[in-house]
Amino acid sequence: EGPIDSSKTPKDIPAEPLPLLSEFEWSTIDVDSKSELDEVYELLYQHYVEDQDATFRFKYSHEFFRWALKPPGWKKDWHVGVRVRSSKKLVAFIAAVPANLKLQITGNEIPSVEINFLCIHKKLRSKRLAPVLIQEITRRVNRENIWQAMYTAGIVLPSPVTTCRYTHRPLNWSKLHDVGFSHLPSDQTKAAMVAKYALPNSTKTPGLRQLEEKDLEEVQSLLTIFMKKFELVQTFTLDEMKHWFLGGEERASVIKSYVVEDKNGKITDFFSYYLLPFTVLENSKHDELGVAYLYYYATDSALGERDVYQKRLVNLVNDAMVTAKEFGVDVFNALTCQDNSLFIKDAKFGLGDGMLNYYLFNYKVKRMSGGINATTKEVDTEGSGMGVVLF
Ligand SMILES: Cc1c(C(=O)c2nccn2C)oc2cccc(OCCCNCc3cccnc3)c12
Repeated sequence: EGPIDSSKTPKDIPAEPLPLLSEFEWSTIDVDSKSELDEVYELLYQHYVEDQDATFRFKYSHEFFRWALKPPGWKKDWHVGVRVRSSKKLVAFIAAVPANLKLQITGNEIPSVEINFLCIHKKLRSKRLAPVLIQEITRRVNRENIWQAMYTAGIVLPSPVTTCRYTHRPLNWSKLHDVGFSHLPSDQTKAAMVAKYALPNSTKTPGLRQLEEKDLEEVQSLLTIFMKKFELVQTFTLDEMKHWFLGGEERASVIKSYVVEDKNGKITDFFSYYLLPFTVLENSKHDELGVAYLYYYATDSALGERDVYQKRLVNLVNDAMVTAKEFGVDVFNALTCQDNSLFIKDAKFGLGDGMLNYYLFNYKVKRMSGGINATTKEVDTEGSGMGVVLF
């Protein structure tokens, strides 16, 4: 394992942006500007692909973008837009945010960025703009002496580090059925499906409460110990813990984090999820779908008996979903990364048809498990090697 090309330094990198077709111009986006965020929202709302049958569109909020795009160490220069020179219309976007990755096997820390939100106006597809956007953001990141990047994509590109599968746990089955996301099996009644997915109104784990700033150091060490079981992980400074799990200075409401405090005042478990609703297109009964995505979690039960650990995970994710109901979540999403494959079945997650490939740019690493059987694509209950959760 290791960097593929480690020969360059920032001064070898051009100071000027890459050439663009003359009708376009580069435009760095100021995410602190409401009007510029509106433009990014509009572009992604109309042209960001995630759902094949175009029934749903991500319903970003300004708060979501500020949370996702402004973690500690963020750079304005890494929020890259392309405008039509004449009309100034925003027609493409790509973003990078700093992330510390670590290969557990070698202990190698990999200062990286996570690339996200690559979006090109539908009318400008197959103009070879995507490679130019990727090369330009690479240039801007290299100028800051960072040479590795992680990104995910539904499409298969050369050598994914791993492949994970979408899974979904209905919280409001009848609404998911109304919008055409969940289907009624021929041998079931609607009442039976609603009953199958019913959850208690209150959480079960004693000592469960929302994460507070005073918990951050303890959660940081719980998370660090827990993540030793994965091959590729993200490490967090305290500032990054505060941003990603408490929503940073503005306490973004898109991230929800909880801890379990035992009777001796010790934090034994932690979980988090982020909220990113969908707009439902062309539906008479509903125009929005509440969606939660499982984010990072940790439990000290991972060090003990496997079946105790597995039951703990099921209880934690069930409690996570009970808390998510109060935020209007209709479906709770998880990938098969981390040890999610240990709870997916018992917590009644269904396998989706979406697959997510993880890629590492300029770093050679052997392929790792994505929590699914490579041939059957079924969930394998051995967990995965992928400890990193990208949005
Ligand atoms: C997307 C997504 C969906 C859906 O498309 C979906 N769920 C319910 C109905 N639908 C149509 O289901 C998932 C399950 C696991 C992980 C996921 O996504 C993992 C990657 C997250 N990308 C979301 C994102 C975050 C930040 C910026 N842009 C996109 C998803």
